[in-house]
Amino acid sequence: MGKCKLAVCQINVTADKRFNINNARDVVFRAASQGAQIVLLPEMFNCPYETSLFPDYAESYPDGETVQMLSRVAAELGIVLVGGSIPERDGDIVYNTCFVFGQQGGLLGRHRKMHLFDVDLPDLNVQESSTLGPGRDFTVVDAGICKIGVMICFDVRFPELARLLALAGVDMLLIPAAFNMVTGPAHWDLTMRMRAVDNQVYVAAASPARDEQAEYVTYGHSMVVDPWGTVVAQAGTGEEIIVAEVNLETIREVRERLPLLAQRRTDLYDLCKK
Ligand SMILES: NC(=O)CC(=O)C(=O)O
Repeated sequence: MGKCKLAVCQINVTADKRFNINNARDVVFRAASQGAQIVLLPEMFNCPYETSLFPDYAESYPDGETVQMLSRVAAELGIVLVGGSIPERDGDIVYNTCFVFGQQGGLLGRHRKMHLFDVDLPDLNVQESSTLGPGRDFTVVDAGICKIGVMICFDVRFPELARLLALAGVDMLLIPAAFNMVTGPAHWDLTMRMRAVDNQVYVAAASPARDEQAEYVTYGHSMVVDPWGTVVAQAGTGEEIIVAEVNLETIREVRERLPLLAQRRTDLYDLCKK
């Protein structure tokens, strides 16, 4: 069973797309210089998190400048780069998409946010579906040393998705995310830790750094949680790289001692389908 180093990059996001792309590249270089073999970026790292802006910042695969940068940097550094998310245009539809590139710069996976963040809360109204389309596919990436399941932000609130990815054999759930000042203090740690405990996998979530002047103020506090639910690394609110060791032996040990996945009563759950 192997070990690897995972870096989670909490980065500043501005209205200047070029600045965001260059800044992300520089931060990924810094993360790799700390020994990271897998690097995770935040949700909407090249674009302010404002639904009305997504179509203007959107780009297509493979020609878009952001995806080109991600592919080049992954190859140059020989890392697996889980490229946060960006607005991706495909025909008439814009998706909230995470591109994952491998050590040679090839595309290993593409996750389009499945559950769009449409909520009306006190002090927070967001309707992602006003400018985005939902993804339809589960994303499991074979990163060589481990298997990665990708979810984007609101996806993490749907335990069914994390469970399906765990049953597909992923060792870690990597989550570009952008919780806010309403939901973050209440649910960020709780949700990330629960998905780790439920499924006995590592969970890592990357947020943009907090910008108090932004229209949508992100929570920050990017984190890595181990399969026992322990927070092994956590950022504050500013730009920061956190690095954690992922040990696949820890997954095996936790599952052996507390065999949750093996003790599921699927015979009964099947009866509940009607
Ligand atoms: N931004 C999101 O997609 C989700 C979020 O902020 C939350 O679930 O809270």
